[in-house]
Amino acid sequence: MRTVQKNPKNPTAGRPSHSGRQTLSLFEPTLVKNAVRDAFRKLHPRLVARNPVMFVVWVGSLLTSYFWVKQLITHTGQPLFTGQVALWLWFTVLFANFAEAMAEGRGKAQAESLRKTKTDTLARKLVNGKEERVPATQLRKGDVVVCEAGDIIPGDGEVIEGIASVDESVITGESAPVIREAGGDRSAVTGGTKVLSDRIVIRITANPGETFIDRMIALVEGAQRQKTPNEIALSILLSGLTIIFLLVCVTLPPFADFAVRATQSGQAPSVVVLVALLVCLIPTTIGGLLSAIGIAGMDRVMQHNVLAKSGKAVEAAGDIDTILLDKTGTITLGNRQAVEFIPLPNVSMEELVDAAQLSSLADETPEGRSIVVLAKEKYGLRGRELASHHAEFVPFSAQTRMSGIDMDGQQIRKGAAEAIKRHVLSLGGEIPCELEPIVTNISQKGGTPLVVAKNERILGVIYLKDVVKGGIRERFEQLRSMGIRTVMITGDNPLTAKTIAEEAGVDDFLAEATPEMKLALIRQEQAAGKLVAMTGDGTNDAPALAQADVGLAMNSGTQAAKEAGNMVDLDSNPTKLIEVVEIGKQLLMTRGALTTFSIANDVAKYFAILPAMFAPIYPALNALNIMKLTNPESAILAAVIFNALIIIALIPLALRGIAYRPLGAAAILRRNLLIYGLGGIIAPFPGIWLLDRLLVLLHLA
Ligand SMILES: Nc1ncnc2c1ncn2[C@@H]1O[C@H](COP(=O)(O)OP(=O)(O)OP(=O)(O)O)[C@@H](O)[C@H]1O
Ligand SMILES: [K+]
Ligand SMILES: [Mg+2]
Repeated sequence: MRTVQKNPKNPTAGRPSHSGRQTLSLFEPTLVKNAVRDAFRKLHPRLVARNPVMFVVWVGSLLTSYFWVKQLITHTGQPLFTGQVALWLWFTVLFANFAEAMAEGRGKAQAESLRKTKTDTLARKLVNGKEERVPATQLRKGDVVVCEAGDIIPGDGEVIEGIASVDESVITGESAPVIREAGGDRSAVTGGTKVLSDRIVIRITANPGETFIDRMIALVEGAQRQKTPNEIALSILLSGLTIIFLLVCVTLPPFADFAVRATQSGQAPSVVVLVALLVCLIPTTIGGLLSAIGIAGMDRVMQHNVLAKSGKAVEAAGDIDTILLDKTGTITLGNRQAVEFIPLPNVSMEELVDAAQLSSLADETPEGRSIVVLAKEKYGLRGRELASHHAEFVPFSAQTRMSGIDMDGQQIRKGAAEAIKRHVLSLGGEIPCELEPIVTNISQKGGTPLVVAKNERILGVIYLKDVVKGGIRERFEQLRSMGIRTVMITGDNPLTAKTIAEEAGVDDFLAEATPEMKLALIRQEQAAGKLVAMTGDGTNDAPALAQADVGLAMNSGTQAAKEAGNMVDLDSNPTKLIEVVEIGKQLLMTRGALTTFSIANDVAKYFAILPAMFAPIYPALNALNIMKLTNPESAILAAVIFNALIIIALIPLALRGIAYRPLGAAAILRRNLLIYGLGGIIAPFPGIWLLDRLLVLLHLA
């Protein structure tokens, strides 16, 4: 399993391309070709109507086109001018469509390559203990199949027996094999991936057509894309601005008529000029790029091998205040292994090891298996046939924090110290005073002590060792500089938790946490107005993953966890959340910056068009013609052309997102206002001036 981020310094660096999955450059020729075609397809009124700002431009294009044809037929007016206005208004809509199509194109290309991974395989279905060959497409939820080295896993499922290494490169693009095993938090397997070694038994969890790859295709294709609440709010604002400017333009002619009569000079502006003015005033830049920005944000998340189930989740990631991470597997490497048995003074090593092993024989968790292995390797104890005994296995649960076995009238239990103590006391036993120092010692080393008891007698302790991941400290520091608080939650005891928390450098921790406590902690933070993100992989994480504003589930995790989260990390790297947060912030910043730019750059067009419209009536208004534009037609055309071209010019920025640096929110706002606000006001002046000269030079105005 790839647990350490390969490139923590530059999380936005492109991924290398792998078999099955490809990384496309921003303006890949095939993408551009498809997007141009789609831009025309999106001219359909039903599709344009979803974007109020662009819909106004679309109506304006129709209207000016009508006047152009009319002028051509009747030989009246200025068809050269009207025709050019119409053309550039159509371009404005097409450019906006192109931006959206470009953003969507990458997802579609990805979906295409995913479809290719869906091959028809024959599944080895288990029916009454016998193997039957059935096509994978006929498997249903609940069916049980066997997979051995070389087999393609026929459907999504959960490993219920065994352990195997699996090649998941078709979905993750990562060629290093991963371990999938029964019982633990790494039990989920995905259809289409390949078993490389050993043998596993899988219970199918998805019907054909509802598999992970099916849903992944639907997601990346954007079939389920809905506007996020932020996008809706911004659209309403933009629509409001559009309506205001529409009213301004509609009420202009009566004023102009009055002025013409009063001054006996000039003439009232034509409909074509009014439409041009309207389009220049309404926020077309952000209106045209808004949906592309959102889609590109989701796509960037996908480039990091994270599937976001909604754009809302990506946006929420940008505003996160608190991140909750579990200890085992997220902050530590996660293969908690038994390394030592420590008997209490009057207990023999044999008795402790024997009990530890018995309690673990049917324990399918990685911890349980490691105990059986240690007992066998170090103390020569073999696994035993339990069938001859009246044995009943008690599986581990996060609630009880214990597991064990009832056999031959004996209750053997192992588990967290507090849990075993409570259990022993309830049976009328005593807690030997020698226990505490052993437990404390292991905990202070960051290990997990598992106490073993036979009936009401405590026998000793198993030392489970786990190691803090390399580089994790730096990642938490990075989060701190973004103003995000990190909290480690663990089912482990407070002392172990404290040791690991200090070593890893998290801000806070919660120990002996049950699933309910995780959920309560998230609700408490949310009640205080905080946005909470959480990573997890276990079934016991599912409620918390569902409650969190951003729930990043590991692809290796259980089915329940993957269902509950609103993102799935295909690489199963919990620290990926940091990159997702960065992408979310980048998305919000890009949208904010381009909105600022859009509204600011409309100011200059005001200075271009208003003098052109009214100077013939009030020559004094020529003082406003600060760009010294040649004539009214060249001025209006230059403004309309600039208005269209700026959309094209900003597509790369919308798709790539503006560069993100971990600064405080206020500093970022100040910086962006300066660049995009001031830049937006200034940039159009030389642009429009240049276009004016060009139009005159080419005899177009
Ligand atoms: N197989 C097992 N049998 C008995 N007890 C166990 C077993 N696995 C873990 N425990 C005990 O139960 C406690 C809680 O385990 P659990 O897996 O719920 O922790 P968690 O909530 O996943 O926290 P984290 O994974 O962050 O350490 C562990 O600290 C350990 O003491
Ligand atoms: K505009
Ligand atoms: Mg766990």
